[in-house]
Formats: sequence, C-alpha cells, structure tokens
Amino acid sequence: MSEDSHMHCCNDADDTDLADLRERIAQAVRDVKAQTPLAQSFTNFVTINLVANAQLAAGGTAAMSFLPDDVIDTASISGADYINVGTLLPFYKDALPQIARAFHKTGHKWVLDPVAAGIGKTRTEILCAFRAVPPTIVRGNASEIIALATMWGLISPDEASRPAGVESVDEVDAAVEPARKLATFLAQSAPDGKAAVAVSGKVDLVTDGDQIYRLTGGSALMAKITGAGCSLGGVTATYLAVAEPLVAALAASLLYNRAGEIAEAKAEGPGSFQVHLLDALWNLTPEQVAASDIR
Ligand SMILES: Nc1ncnc2c1ncn2[C@@H]1O[C@H](COP(=O)(O)OP(=O)(O)O)[C@@H](O)[C@H]1O
Ligand SMILES: Cc1ncsc1CCOP(=O)(O)O
Ligand SMILES: [Mg+2]
Repeated sequence: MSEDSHMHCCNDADDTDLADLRERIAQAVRDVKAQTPLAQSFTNFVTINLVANAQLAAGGTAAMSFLPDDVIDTASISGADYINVGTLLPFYKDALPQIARAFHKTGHKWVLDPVAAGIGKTRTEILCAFRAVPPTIVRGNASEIIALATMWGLISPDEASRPAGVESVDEVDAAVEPARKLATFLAQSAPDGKAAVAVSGKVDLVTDGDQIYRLTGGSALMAKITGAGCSLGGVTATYLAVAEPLVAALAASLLYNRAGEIAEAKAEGPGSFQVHLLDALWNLTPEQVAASDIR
C-alpha cells in the first residue's frame, strides 16, 4: 500500500469514528432535552445557583444537598451526581468520603470537580480519600488535573506545578499526560470500564485514557464570571445521566464553548455575559453542539 493510500485509509476510519461520535453527542443533547434528567450536586456556596441554573438551561433538573443520608437517598433518583470541593466545612472530611463510598458500592456515576486541588490539608485529605472510590469523570482546569494526578501517585511530583487557588496557572497542554493517566485509572475502577477526564482552558481537552480530543472556542469572558467551570461540571453530570462518560464530557464542553461564543457576541461585560450564557445553553440545538470543531 502506498503511503498516500494508507493515509487515505486511516482518514476514512477517523472520519467514520468522528461521525459516530458526533451522532452520540447530538443524541446526548437530545436525550437531556427530552428526559430532563436529575443530576444532584454537592457543590460550593459561591457558584451553587449558577450550577443549578445551567443544569436547567441545558434541559436537566437540579437538586443540591450536603447531608450524607440525604445525598445517598437522593442518588437513587438521580441519573448522576456532581461533587465540587470549592468551599469546605469541617464535616465534609467525613461526609464526602462516606458519599463516595456509597456511590462506589452501588456503581452510581458521578463527576468530580477538584477545585483548588493541592491547597489545604482538609481538601487534600478528601481528594486522597476519593482515590479508593473514584468518580466516573474528573473535570477541572489544568492545574487541578495535574495536582489530582500527583496526589493520586499517577505522575511524579517533579512533573507537577504549584497549586494555584481556583484559577489555573498551567496551560491545558501541560495536563495531557496527567489527564490521560487519570482517565485510565478511573476507567480501571469503573464497573463498565468507562471513564473520562475533561480539562478546561482556552482550548479544552477531553480524554477517555485512549483518545485525546481538543475542543477550541469559548470566550475569555468565561474566566471573568465565577462558576463557568463549576457549572460546566454540573452540566457534565447532567449529560452523564443519559450518556457514557466520554460522550458526556465532550457534549458539555462543546455546549459551553458554543454558548460562550454566542454570549460574548451579545454581552457588554461579565454581568450580561452570564445572562446570555444561560440563554445560549438553553437555545443551542443538538446539531449545533455536535457540529463543533473536534480535533
Ligand atoms: N481564555 C479562554 N478562552 C475561551 N474559553 C475559555 C477560556 N478560559 C476558560 N474558558 C472556558 O470556560 C469554561 C470554564 O473553564 P475554566 O475557566 O478553565 O474553569 P475553572 O473556572 O474551573 O478554572 C470552559 O468552558 C472553558 O473552555
Ligand atoms: C471563587 C471560589 N472560591 C471557592 S469555590 C469558588 C468558585 C470557583 O468557580 P470556578 O472554578 O467555576 O471558577
Ligand atoms: Mg473550577
């Protein structure tokens, strides 16, 4: 086979895979709009309202809770859960590992947003406890993904950077290997062997441990409102309620990028940007989301 025909062959296979992936992304967006799935959240106090509103705008429903018995009971009617460690209270140190153990026992799917990973003894203890009972998807910025992969012993500390609060100090490309290793680790623990990691930034990266996808677009204004990342995590859980992890992570990240672009074109600043972002999450069609640039 000539080099040219070989390349042509591979491109055909890639095109078929990508077309199939786009159809599954469109179906996830459609299913959320049709089924209004509940994704329950245990999330920070700063952005809790935006998380719920974004889940509703994407077509799902929201329920926020913090008490282990309530969270565990509600999980039986929730398609997937979302845990975000942005703000902490003393009781979380026991409550969050207890909740994660219950999810693990029943095979309940959940998304972790390791906000500010690497900062503070309590947050580190909680995140380390999740290693034995891991989530289905981890979604965070590059610094958080690198910090989590380091504390779980998946990359060596010299590959890591310093923790940076809730904002990233790392480029998404610095998180490629940490994200891939994290996704492989999550998949090994998943009942069906399926998991994903989503790294957000100027360009987003999504991986199932095997394939790596880069998603362009969005808006710099997303970093000028609080909760773009948290609400993306919540919407990822909404999609996880109806789709497999890779498809859920891709669908949510693509929806956010397209919504960010539409909101930026209409906004006069961060305040109106947030309003337009919610409207765009609501108005985008499955076909628009699935037609996005995927590399
Ligand atoms: N500079 C940027 N340009 C375009 N989109 C961005 C930019 N920064 C963040 N985003 C988008 O904002 C959303 C939240 O990402 P990010 O700000 O990295 O999360 P976090 O708030 O957790 O740090 C994602 O959809 C991401 O693609
Ligand atoms: C400001 C802040 N402080 C603790 S949690 C939080 C929100 C972080 O939101 P995001 O990660 O979506 O920017
Ligand atoms: Mg964040």
